[in-house]
Amino acid sequence: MGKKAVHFGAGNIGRGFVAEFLHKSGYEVVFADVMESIIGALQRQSSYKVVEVGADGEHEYTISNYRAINSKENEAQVVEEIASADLVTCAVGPNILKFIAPVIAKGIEARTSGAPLAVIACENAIGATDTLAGFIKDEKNTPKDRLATIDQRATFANSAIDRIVPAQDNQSLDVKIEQFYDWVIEVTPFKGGQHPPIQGVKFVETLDPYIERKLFTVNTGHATAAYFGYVRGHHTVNEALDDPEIKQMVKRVLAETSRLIVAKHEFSEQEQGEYARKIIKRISNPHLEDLVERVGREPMRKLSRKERFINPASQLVERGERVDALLGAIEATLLFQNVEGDKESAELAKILKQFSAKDATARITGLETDHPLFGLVEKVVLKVQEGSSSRLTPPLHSSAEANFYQRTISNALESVHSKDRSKIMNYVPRFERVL
Ligand SMILES: NC(=O)c1ccc[n+]([C@@H]2O[C@H](COP(=O)([O-])OP(=O)(O)OC[C@H]3O[C@@H](n4cnc5c(N)ncnc54)[C@H](O)[C@@H]3O)[C@@H](O)[C@H]2O)c1
Ligand SMILES: O=P(O)(O)OC[C@@H](O)[C@@H](O)[C@H](O)[C@H](O)CO
Repeated sequence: MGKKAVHFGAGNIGRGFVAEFLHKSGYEVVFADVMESIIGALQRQSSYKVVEVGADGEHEYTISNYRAINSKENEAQVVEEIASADLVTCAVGPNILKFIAPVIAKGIEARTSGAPLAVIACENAIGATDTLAGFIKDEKNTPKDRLATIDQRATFANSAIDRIVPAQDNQSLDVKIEQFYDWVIEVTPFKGGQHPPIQGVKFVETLDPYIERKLFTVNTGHATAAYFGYVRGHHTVNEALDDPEIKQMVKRVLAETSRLIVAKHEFSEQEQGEYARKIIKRISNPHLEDLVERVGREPMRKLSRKERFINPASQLVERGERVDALLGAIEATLLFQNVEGDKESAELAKILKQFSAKDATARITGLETDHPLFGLVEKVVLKVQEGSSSRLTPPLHSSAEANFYQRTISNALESVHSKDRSKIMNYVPRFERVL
């Protein structure tokens, strides 16, 4: 029998990157998702395309040999698939792991023979598989008397996954994706190093250096560009990076996080410098049209303790380093409020309005009040609460202002002409500023 993988989350990275690698490695992929529009389309269509965009043009790859199940409506079917699968992967977002854990636990429980199921979470978070495993092993999901033997039925391995997949046209299953990729999985949890065969993946003994380098360089830089871009009315991340001040800010932020990466892990200064420069080039790719709202999504998650800003900043401060640029990026993140379709940005606005700077800092970041970073972030929070973040939101005067208004209006008109209503919503916050 061929190899089978059950993949939770048939969204951008799931359909685009994970499925491509699994397909190339000979797996049948069973997608499990709660969004009927995607599942229905995958059930109707026997293949779709992954379109890689790079400096040398576009390359297409066809994905087939998959099935799809609506996991909200057909849980029993997903359990049955997991019971006979070789691999479970997911790319649903770190906050969703707790919701997919019960069905994975049932699938693991239903396994009666064979090698342990490999479980690999492909999320932007440190220890995402550990988090998922924690939920699976919770007594609500796995009976206490079965815990001692769960390792015979499942192996849990963390991973770091890197490939930019912008928001897609919802009308099609095809996925536009950058050419670059990097997927690293820890090998140590697999007995005898017998990891699942996935072509193109780098298997390493220790994942920490790779996930920290990825999250604190790619994602810290990406988010910095997105939040400053949003504040200044830019539409996409590459447009934001065309703004020399924003580019400079991204470079300064990456200089700070690079100091941590080099000091802590075995990457040389030169290696890390090249890595950071490559990231700036990747996120400046004009062919990706990656919206600042996608990259900035869920600001509460991004401002949390183990994430891309507070985590490196806290470690740097503990080492006696300055974090001025990171504090600037945190300030820009705090301005990502009430963004259409982003519940966390509304929650952020509410917390900033309702609580004192100290309480808001604690709630948003999860930082310990006696941590040396706490007071620095509290000052930034207060500044945002007092509305004195003018350094970041310079009044858009003269030609900059005119360009901003003109672009907002012409982009919205373009969407009206192309009848793409979903895109029009992207311009609503900008109109609020225009009007
Ligand atoms: N897009 C990228 O560039 C990229 C790159 C690397 C890593 N990631 C990470 O991958 C994860 C997914 O990101 P994305 O960009 O693909 O997001 P996405 O929103 O495109 O996809 C997420 C999918 O998960 C589905 N989902 C939500 N709840 C579910 C549930 N309970 N059960 C099953 N499916 C569920 C959604 O319907 C959606 O289709 C995130 O952790 C992200 O950080 C994204
Ligand atoms: O997915 P998030 O929300 O954690 O972060 C947004 C982007 O930075 C992210 O999706 C990148 O595109 C990706 O991590 C590149 O590998």
